[in-house]
Amino acid sequence: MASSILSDCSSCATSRLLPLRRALHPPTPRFRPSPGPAPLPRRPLLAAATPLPLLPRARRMAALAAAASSADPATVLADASAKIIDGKLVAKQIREEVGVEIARMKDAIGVVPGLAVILVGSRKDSQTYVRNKKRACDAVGIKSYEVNLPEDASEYEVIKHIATFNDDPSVHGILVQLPLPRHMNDENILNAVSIEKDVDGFHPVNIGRLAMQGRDPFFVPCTPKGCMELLHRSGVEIKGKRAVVIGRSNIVGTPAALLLQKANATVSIVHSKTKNPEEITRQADIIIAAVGVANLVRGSWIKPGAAIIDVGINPVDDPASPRGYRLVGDVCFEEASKVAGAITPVPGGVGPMTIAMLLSNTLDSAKRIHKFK
Ligand SMILES: Nc1nc2c(c(=O)[nH]1)N[C@@H](CN(C=O)c1ccc(C(=O)N[C@@H](CCC(=O)O)C(=O)O)cc1)CN2
Repeated sequence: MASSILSDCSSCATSRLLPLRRALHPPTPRFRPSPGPAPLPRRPLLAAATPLPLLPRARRMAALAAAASSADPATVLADASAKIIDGKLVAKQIREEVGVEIARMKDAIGVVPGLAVILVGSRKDSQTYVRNKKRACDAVGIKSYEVNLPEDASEYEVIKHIATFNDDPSVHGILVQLPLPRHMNDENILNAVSIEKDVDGFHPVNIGRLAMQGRDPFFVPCTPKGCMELLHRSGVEIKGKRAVVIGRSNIVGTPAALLLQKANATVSIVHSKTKNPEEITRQADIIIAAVGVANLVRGSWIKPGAAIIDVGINPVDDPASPRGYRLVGDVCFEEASKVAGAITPVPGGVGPMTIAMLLSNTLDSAKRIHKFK
């Protein structure tokens, strides 16, 4: 690996825009490199980005990829190889820990946590996630409740089910699988979930509390919570470090930045209007990439030794794969793993943590409601 010269990260312009991206990230990645002249490169090892004019999205992404792939081969050839943060393994450990706690609570007070999941429509990916959530609940001893509504269900119907679960004492966590059909207003629906059962942490009050000094939310959204857990369990120091979050979605980028700030990092958010995203990212000791653009972050964007958490799950065409596509992250793993100190793979990085954190939030909710320590 370390001696490979060619990078296979030129696929961001060809990544398939499968619907999962709409759920995790803003619908249209709009990274826009500065139209002005590029600043002088200040990095000894890496090539400067080519200044790019304003382009339509697809051409912009292709141009970004091409600019990044012109990085000095020294980046690609570097001997260093990052520690791989194994999200599958950490998620398994967390599921086991949650299972032990649930058994302890059941023995002590006879209560098992309950999780209600509402799925609207018949998207294959959402059905898979909901099925996996149910299996994960079964494995740790959480009782799960499922409501499946047709694509053309009304907002009122969804809210009615939420209200029933809000009032049900055997349910400690409620989530609505995203994305919702286009005719529904996410905000109305997410606002209907009781903040004390909002195990996804998407209610504006929970996000607001996360943003405030001296306040804590009832729940932290599962994916960003999983990112932090991976950093903690991998021994990455956060306090006093520079962190960059790429992407500012409500469910990943924004809460991830707030969490890093709460953990005393100095945080920058790189988004579609950021000038010189590469230069800002290169200053980071910690990078959380959650933008939904395959292989956007190249080796030349990374400070040597940085810790990288890659939230992207982007399908790219791959005729050699049985599914006809494979999943890649927002970070070019092949290049980044030669520069970074630690990195999560895709798949098998942040993804499995999302469901593990959901179980952990559901357990916390039941403990809080039943005042069980
Ligand atoms: N209400 C919610 N909706 C959605 C959330 C969420 O947290 N709450 N997140 C995503 C979907 N999601 C869980 O719901 C989820 C996504 C990905 C994974 C995962 O384990 N991914 C694997 C790859 C899976 C594959 O091979 O296809 C990985 O990265 O290793 C789990 C859960 C949007 N909706």
